[in-house]
Amino acid sequence: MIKIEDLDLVTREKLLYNGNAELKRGFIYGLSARNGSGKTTLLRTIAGIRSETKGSIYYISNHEIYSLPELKRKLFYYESSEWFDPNLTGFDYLTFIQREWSNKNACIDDVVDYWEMNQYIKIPIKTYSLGMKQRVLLGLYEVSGAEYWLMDEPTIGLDTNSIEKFEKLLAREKGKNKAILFSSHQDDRIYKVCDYIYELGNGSLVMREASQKGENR
Ligand SMILES: Nc1ncnc2c1ncn2[C@@H]1O[C@H](COP(=O)(O)OP(=O)(O)OP(=O)(O)O)[C@@H](O)[C@H]1O
Repeated sequence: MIKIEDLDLVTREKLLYNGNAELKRGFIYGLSARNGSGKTTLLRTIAGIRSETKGSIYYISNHEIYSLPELKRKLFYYESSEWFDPNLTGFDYLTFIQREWSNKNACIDDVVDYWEMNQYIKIPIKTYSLGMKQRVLLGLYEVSGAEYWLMDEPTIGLDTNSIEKFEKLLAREKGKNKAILFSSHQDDRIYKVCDYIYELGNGSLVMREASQKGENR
């Protein structure tokens, strides 16, 4: 599992004091907060692409403790479709991530079929709509094969059909013992797929069972 202890999050303002959290494999976690509360900042910090001066984030496996850099390739975070180079194709990204994450089990064709991307996956991303890019982004998580998925507003730009596919994907990956933490806007109905929800706000990070508010039913 990933464990977060006594973490402060500071940007222009202090977003979190002494935050504690755990991400266990086989569970889906939502991250809920008002705009500007620090969801993206927290995800970036867990992913290790920004650091904090106070607090620790580490990974425990078989009673051994590992630091975040050692977690490399076990975790996948691709924040936004804005990160894509518009001159490359979706297929370029899928093959690159599969290779870099050394996931020989991933079948890119299956991912392309699942997200109905056959018509466009080999043309440049600059021709894609937001929903088309977002489906590529979700496909990257699958081809990475990573155990821990951190996702920032994964349903952005998706139509109803794709949101249903996303829900099915989460259920499937949970069954494969993945740990998934994703953010969305507050009270989004997508939280119904979660086991637990972390609520970030007013400097604290509080976990509750998703069923407490009617989700996950
Ligand atoms: N690099 C930075 N430098 C200065 N301030 C930053 C930086 N990154 C984020 N912030 C500030 O930190 C706060 C939290 O930003 P963040 O993007 O994490 O919020 P969020 O909860 O993801 O927001 P949203 O729901 O709108 O996506 C905001 O006030 C933002 O302006």
